Amino acid sequence: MEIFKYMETYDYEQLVFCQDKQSGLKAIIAIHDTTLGPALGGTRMWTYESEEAAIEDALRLAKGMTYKNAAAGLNLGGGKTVIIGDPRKDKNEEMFRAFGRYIQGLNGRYITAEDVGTTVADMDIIHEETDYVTGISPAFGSSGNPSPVTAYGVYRGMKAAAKEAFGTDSLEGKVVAVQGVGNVAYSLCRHLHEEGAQLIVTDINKEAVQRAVEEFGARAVEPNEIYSVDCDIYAPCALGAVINDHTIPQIKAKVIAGAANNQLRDPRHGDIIHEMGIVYAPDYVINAGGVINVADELYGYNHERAMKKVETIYSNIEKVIEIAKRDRIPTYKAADRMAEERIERMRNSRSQFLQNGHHILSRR
Ligand SMILES: NC(=O)c1ccc[n+]([C@@H]2O[C@H](COP(=O)([O-])OP(=O)(O)OC[C@H]3O[C@@H](n4cnc5c(N)ncnc54)[C@H](O)[C@@H]3O)[C@@H](O)[C@H]2O)c1
Ligand SMILES: CC(C)C[C@H](N)C(=O)O
Repeated sequence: MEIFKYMETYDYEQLVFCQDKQSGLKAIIAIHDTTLGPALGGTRMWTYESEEAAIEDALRLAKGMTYKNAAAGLNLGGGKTVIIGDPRKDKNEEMFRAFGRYIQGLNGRYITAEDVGTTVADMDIIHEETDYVTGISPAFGSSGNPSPVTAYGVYRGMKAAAKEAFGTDSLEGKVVAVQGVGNVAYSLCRHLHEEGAQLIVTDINKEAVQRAVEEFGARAVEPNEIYSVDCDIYAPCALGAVINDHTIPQIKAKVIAGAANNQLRDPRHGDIIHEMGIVYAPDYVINAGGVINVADELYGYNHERAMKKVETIYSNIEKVIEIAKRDRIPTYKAADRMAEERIERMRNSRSQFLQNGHHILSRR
């Protein structure tokens, strides 16, 4: 990968490599765009096949956060961190302390939170070194684990997409295929079950599957079977790139609406599902609940205010569908247009973010 060429093509601002020999920290912080404000995005810990794969993931996820934050109406730019390692084996306190010091060194250009492989407890350790971290324990006046709020936003966005496909936003009796039943999807399944949807679930973690079967009466299938099951809605809630040349021909769902980031392998896959008549709820619009919730900490966390903003995910999905129909484009392009237009409008009044994150965080 030619890193500078890639960064220039997609207009990234900064890529930071963090190494701490003693703790084993190997982290990559990618800051995509700070036009709207400091870059807020979670920290993923994952066992990457190669350093190149980790860099690519950090870059793709950071850009996704720029679009997510812009489309959600937040005054925040986009960034993300990946830590190379196995979250079940390689974590230690010194690692997150060291990482916290690197974040502090960025002086507010980047604010972190949870993502796959990191927890509230990890954020609390980071908080020992820096204020530029959200999603820390409620005991600190913070918002805690963002996953249930993300799930609620996905549930609301799924209803908006269902209204377009089925003429009603009721999910009662609808068959929803949920891929991955981790932190977000477990709460999502609960909302769906309470509304009377029928669930088909899969996960590489057998215990997670078993829990969904026992608590929500879900039917379990093998991970590679989830694409081809007979269902109304496919909800990707594991990792990205699951909508691709191999999976698309198998999909029977009329709606794709889930929590995973970067669901489309490439933009052209968004064109293909559009031509198939599938209503696709763009990932970064529907899964913005968590970031909306943690972002509220920057104003002194208020749950009611945060949830009111999370409710806008329903109307944002409606808006994206409306733009797509008006301009005869796929929904993923409509979402990009919505986000890019907001960034461009703001670019006229401010360019690069200069430190005021400390000022914001001091209100918390
Ligand atoms: N947590 C949040 O608030 C939040 C916010 C926005 C987006 N997201 C995105 O949503 C997705 C899920 O996040 P999470 O926090 O629930 O993570 P998680 O790690 O708790 O859950 C992911 C689940 O997917 C399973 N999985 C992994 N690979 C799989 C495969 N090939 N087939 C089936 N299952 C597989 C894992 O075993 C795990 O149970 C991620 O893409 C994340 O980036 C999360
Ligand atoms: C800021 C976090 C809540 C980010 C979250 N993991 C996301 O992808 O939106």
